[in-house]
Amino acid sequence: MAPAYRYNSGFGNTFESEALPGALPVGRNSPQKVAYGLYAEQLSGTAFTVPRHDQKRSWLYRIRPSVCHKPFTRIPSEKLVRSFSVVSDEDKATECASTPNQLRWSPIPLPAANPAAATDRVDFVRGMHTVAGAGGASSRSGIAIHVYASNADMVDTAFYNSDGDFLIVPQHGRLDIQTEFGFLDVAPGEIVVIQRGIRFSVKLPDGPSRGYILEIYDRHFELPDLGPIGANGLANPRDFLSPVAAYEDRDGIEYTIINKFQSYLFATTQSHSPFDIVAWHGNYVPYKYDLSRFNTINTVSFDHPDPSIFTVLTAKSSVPGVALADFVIFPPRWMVGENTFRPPYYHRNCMSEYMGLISGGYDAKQGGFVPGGASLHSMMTAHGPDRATFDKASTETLAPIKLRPDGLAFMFETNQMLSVAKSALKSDRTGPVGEALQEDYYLCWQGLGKYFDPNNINAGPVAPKQ
Ligand SMILES: O=C(O)Cc1cc(O)ccc1O
Ligand SMILES: [Fe+2]
Repeated sequence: MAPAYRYNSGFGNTFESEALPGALPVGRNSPQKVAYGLYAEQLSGTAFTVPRHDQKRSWLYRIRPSVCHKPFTRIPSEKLVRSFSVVSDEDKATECASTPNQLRWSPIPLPAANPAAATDRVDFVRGMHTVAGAGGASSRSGIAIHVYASNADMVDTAFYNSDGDFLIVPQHGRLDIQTEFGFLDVAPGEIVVIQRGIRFSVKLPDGPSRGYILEIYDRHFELPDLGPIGANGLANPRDFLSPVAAYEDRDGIEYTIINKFQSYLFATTQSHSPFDIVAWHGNYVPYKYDLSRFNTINTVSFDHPDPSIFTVLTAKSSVPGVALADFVIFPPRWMVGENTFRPPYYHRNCMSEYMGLISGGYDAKQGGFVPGGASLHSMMTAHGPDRATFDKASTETLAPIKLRPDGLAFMFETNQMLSVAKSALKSDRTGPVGEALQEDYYLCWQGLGKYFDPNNINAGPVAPKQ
């Protein structure tokens, strides 16, 4: 069936959707016989007994229940980190390393378009590389950060993640995602959240594709509280879009289901498409969001507000006000602060900050942080503007400016202390992410001038002569 990009709008809503009239049972979830000879199946995204406002579940009315598949067997998954515990950096078996260093990566290369050989075909699942993480799926604690670079459609193959929820940030190339709930078309500048257990298959209509993934091993993403901002602002609920039911009735085929389970990949086959849901209702549903809809709030007086003002989505930890992971963006915006050092301040944080760049540039760096690249400033790791940015921002005339109309950076900010995949570092396991590591990153701060002069209250950088 051709993609039907139609959406329901709203964040966290209970939706109902049917691709055939009367397919949804009325007034009950499990009638003795479901219309059209369908099976009923519940997909639970939270424990049965969580408080009502946390409940996430959907009822699916499908041609066959999901259980009709052969046993899973392990398939290669060496690009996905299983354990973030660092027993010993020297231990060859340890997948991760501990490092307090500031890290920055150039973009990983996109695989070639139109690969002929099967071995050169990298679909969305094969294209994922773990960069960093903490905790683990088994204990439902922590997060993982992955990047992907892919050049091939998933053909008669679906994927689901038992380990947690994915927040996917495409940076290059659209993703045409078929999910059990219907189709989602996600372009760079948009994000998509696909929760634990939901089966999906990714096609690349623009060819090779690259992006970032934040995986949370516990809870689900929520909209942040708005506090004194009031009832509107930041990401507004109506701009979140969920698919409508769209099923395919395909039998007598070999369909592969890949499952990420404790960060191993497992595969099985079944003789029909898993995208056979004719109707569904519930609130455990994937969604997408166009980041250009973000209602950006910033200072209109002075000082640089903390970046929490740009939070799009948050996954709570058990400590009130502390996020397991925040998804924060730095969108184009007016900068008007008076007598203010306008770029991000120099900073040491009790949270870890992984940043990526979707397009344009970022106001803390004049160079080196480029679209598709990334940086990691871990817990209490000092960071901030490079020298060129400091000198310029300390001396320029402060007129109102529209900051980088084409710029879109983001941050995954987490309360977790992250370990970095050895494959993302220069090590005995270096992979494409490690190849892209900028080992000279620290140099961008080395030249910061000393301006202190106890005899001159006006000491400081001076504007370069024009
Ligand atoms: O660039 C960073 O490090 C992220 C960041 C942005 C900002 O506006 C303020 C603080 C901060 O850590
Ligand atoms: Fe920071």
